[in-house]
Amino acid sequence: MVLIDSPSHNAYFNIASEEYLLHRFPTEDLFLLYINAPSIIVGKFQNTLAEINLDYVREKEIKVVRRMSGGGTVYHDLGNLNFSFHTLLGQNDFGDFSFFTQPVLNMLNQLGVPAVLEGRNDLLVKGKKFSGNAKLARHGKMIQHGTILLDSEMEVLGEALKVNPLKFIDKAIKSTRSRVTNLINYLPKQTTTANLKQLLTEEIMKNNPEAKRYELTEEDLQGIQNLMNEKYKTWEWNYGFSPNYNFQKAIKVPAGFIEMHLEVVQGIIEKAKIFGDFFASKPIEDLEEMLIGSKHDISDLRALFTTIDLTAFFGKVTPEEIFDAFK
Ligand SMILES: Nc1ncnc2c1ncn2[C@@H]1O[C@H](COP(=O)(O)OC(=O)CCCC[C@@H]2CCSS2)[C@@H](O)[C@H]1O
Repeated sequence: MVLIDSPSHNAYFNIASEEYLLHRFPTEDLFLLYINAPSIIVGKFQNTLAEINLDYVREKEIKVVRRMSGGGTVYHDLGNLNFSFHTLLGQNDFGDFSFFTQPVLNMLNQLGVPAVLEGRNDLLVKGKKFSGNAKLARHGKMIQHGTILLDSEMEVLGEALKVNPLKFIDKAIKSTRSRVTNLINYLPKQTTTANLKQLLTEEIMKNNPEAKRYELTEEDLQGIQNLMNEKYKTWEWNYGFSPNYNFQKAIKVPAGFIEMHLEVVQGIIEKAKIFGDFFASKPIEDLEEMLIGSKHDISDLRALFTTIDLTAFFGKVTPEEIFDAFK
């Protein structure tokens, strides 16, 4: 078994490294640890915009990254440790998560924390979740990875994942929102993610005495960076890959109300219908037409709106007021 401790806190990098390492070590078991700076990690089959509090995420500069595995959306920051097993496809793969979460439970139970596996993929302590897990099979290998909340900003976690589910109609996988807790509430206050890394690695080595540490080489770093630039940093993967959806939102503006209806395919607006009680000089159908082909993305709409006189459609409004109808 190969043991890797990521040298980076960049969520794009670490999520890309999971895919890179599948190809780099096609025939070996591997155990990877990483910690991301504030970020939201979305499941492969989810509608990103439906899972995040966009205004808050933009304001706090929280990275949003889609991962290769299915399941729901989680928040990461420097107080959250991620562990990932890459094993050869075989036994233990299609049942529950217990085989791979057992080392985490062993480590915590030895520290006196009454942590348990609950349902299929959550680790809980006293009824609250501190670890979410997901898995996937690819190229003859299995990835099973999970989070460990040690000392994360719970307020930020709550705000960043706070959404209005009524805006989106889609067939995407929805997250299962839970009550969460930090393990620091059950461990000595000075416990750090570095301590957890160390203890978890020791636990893994008990069962895999032949395990060897591996440091990513220049070539690995370059390979991961390439994959990150081609895929994991792109709007097309993080947003455009979302299942098709219909979006609806009504807002009040000084001139009256605006109700936005969008049909979005691979992140692109394919159809727009705008209702309202506004009086203006140009027919709203012209604006609906102009929206077609644009990304359902605030930066792109902002650029588009610099070329359009919105008051001709809505009377007295600012672009900011109109953006609100799109998010
Ligand atoms: N960091 C973290 N750890 C545990 N639980 C979390 C976390 N962030 C949010 N949540 C809670 O889980 C639900 C979503 O639960 P849900 O079950 O829908 O999704 C998951 O658990 C997915 C886990 C993916 C793990 C990967 C491992 C490496 S990269 S990400 C969310 O609404 C919150 O209530």
